[in-house]
Amino acid sequence: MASNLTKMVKFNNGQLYPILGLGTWQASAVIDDSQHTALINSIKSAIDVGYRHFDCAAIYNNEKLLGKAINDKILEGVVKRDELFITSKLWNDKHRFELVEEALKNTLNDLCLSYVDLYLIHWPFGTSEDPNATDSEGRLLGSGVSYLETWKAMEGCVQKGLTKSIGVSNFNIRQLKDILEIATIKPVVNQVECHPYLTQNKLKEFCESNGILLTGYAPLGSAKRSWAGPEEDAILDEPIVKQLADKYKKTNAQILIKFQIQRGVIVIPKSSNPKRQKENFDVWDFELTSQDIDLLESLNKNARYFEFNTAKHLKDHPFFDEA
Ligand SMILES: NC(=O)C1=CN([C@@H]2O[C@H](COP(=O)(O)OP(=O)(O)OC[C@H]3O[C@@H](n4cnc5c(N)ncnc54)[C@H](OP(=O)(O)O)[C@@H]3O)[C@@H](O)[C@H]2O)C=CC1
Ligand SMILES: O=C1CO[C@H](CO)[C@@H](O)[C@@H]1O
Repeated sequence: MASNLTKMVKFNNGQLYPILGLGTWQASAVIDDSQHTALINSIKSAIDVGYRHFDCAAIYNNEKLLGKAINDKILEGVVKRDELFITSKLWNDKHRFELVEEALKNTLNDLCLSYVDLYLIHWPFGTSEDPNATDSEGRLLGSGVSYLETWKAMEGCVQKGLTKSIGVSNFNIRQLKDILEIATIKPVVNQVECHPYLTQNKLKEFCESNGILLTGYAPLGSAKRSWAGPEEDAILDEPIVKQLADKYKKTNAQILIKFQIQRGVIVIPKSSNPKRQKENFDVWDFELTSQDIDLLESLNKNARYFEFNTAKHLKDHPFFDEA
């Protein structure tokens, strides 16, 4: 089966996970009936290509459609539930202890699943339970809920069998240390932005020395999307990446994906296009040399495409006190 081609990594609790998954943010934009069908078909095509790991989130507002696609494929006998690895994430307005389990249950209801494989705190800061509430400058209102409180509720979700593993996303080293200090169940991953312009080596080293894996989001630089900055900043068009693509007769995207896999970073490129899904999955027939990896790492300029500026003022925003 195609998924056997995907290398697996082992979490600190022994759970195996495919190192390559499919991102689903904006897998469809404005939802109308035709886009419903398009999204369902694109997830089904990804399963046919061999993807077994899907990176979802409540805030992506598409978990019902993902659930439909996944469950159709299970009913058709193409995959079994235990061959799929589903990650979802808790949004910032649900950080209060009492809200966490209910938020996960809503996600499970949308996905039509009885458990997810991995559940993450999406960002370390909590925001108002009215998700649209802002101050006069358009900044999100904070909830003041500590991520330590949220973590305790996340642990309860494992104990109740609603998720197999738990982790975090967009946490910095100081915040991870805080969690590790109080955790009964350790986070298995920290999902952060990662590509050659933001290699995250320091965070990666800290995570690895504490048994936490890094998952890299926006591995293609969230390619050419409007918030990803001017075209000349697109990592997908970086000349060094192109040079390596020519050397290995692969595409720029395949080089960026293999770069992460060889560094031991779980990688979740998003594509809704069957041809590009296939391209992004076809990365098993070549190996970058350690010099190639060094060359790509030398492109690091700590540049982020994702900053979450409307929450910049909140105490637990992660990017301003990188320990
Ligand atoms: N935890 C967090 O805070 C965050 C998590 N994420 C997760 O990470 C995933 C990946 O990040 P994302 O922001 O989507 O960005 P990616 O770096 O995965 O880039 C996705 C974009 O690249 C295009 N693309 C995909 N494959 C190719 C290819 N082979 N050649 C050229 N263009 C290509 C896609 O278009 P098309 O679909 O048309 O192929 C899409 O526009 C998200 O989908 C989400 O699941 C993302 C951001 C933040
Ligand atoms: O995963 C992500 C993509 O979408 C969100 C916005 O809608 C981001 O904030 C987030 O980190």
